[in-house]
Amino acid sequence: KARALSYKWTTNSLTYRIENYTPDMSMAEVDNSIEKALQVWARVTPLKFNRIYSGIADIMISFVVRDHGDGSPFDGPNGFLAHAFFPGSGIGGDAHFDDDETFNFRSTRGYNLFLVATHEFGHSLGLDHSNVPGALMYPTYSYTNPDTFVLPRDDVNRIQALYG
Ligand SMILES: O=C1CC=C(NS(=O)(=O)c2ccc(-c3ccccc3)cc2)CC1=O
Ligand SMILES: [Ca+2]
Ligand SMILES: [Zn+2]
Ligand SMILES: [Zn+2]
Repeated sequence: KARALSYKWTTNSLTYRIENYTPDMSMAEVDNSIEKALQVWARVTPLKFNRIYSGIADIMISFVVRDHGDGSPFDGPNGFLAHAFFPGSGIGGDAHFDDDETFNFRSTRGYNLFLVATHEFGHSLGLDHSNVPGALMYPTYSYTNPDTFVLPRDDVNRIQALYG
């Protein structure tokens, strides 16, 4: 794992690994959703993300259900959708998605994986929730067309305050 202060990574080059897949979508759709979600943040910071296929990445991405060994068990369908850990060693930076949810690539059925992942990666990079309605880091999910998604100003300002 890269070195981190308690609230941000101290390197601009981070690794990520997709440990497993959800049956809701094709592997290519999951890969694409994750890549696009990381690019949202890479575009407005000096951060670079490199995918690895084995070993320990800074951002380990997995689809899990119920108790999965980190003291924050998921809760079945609905309720919590995902969570991610702030920068740091061990579980720091990792993002877990509740596989009892239905994630999708472009439909409005269930939750859009790209949007949820972009939100969670905000946490993986050190962002807390925003109190600005409409911000991506606002605590409640709201559907936005992924093809026309633009990172809201509040999120840009806050991530650039960390890594600008
Ligand atoms: O920090 C936390 C802890 C609790 C959470 N609740 S959640 O899993 O139901 C969740 C809610 C909203 C989102 C979300 C918000 C904005 C855009 C996309 C997803 C993601 C997960 C999500 C989260 O990231
Ligand atoms: Ca759930
Ligand atoms: Zn977890
Ligand atoms: Zn959140």
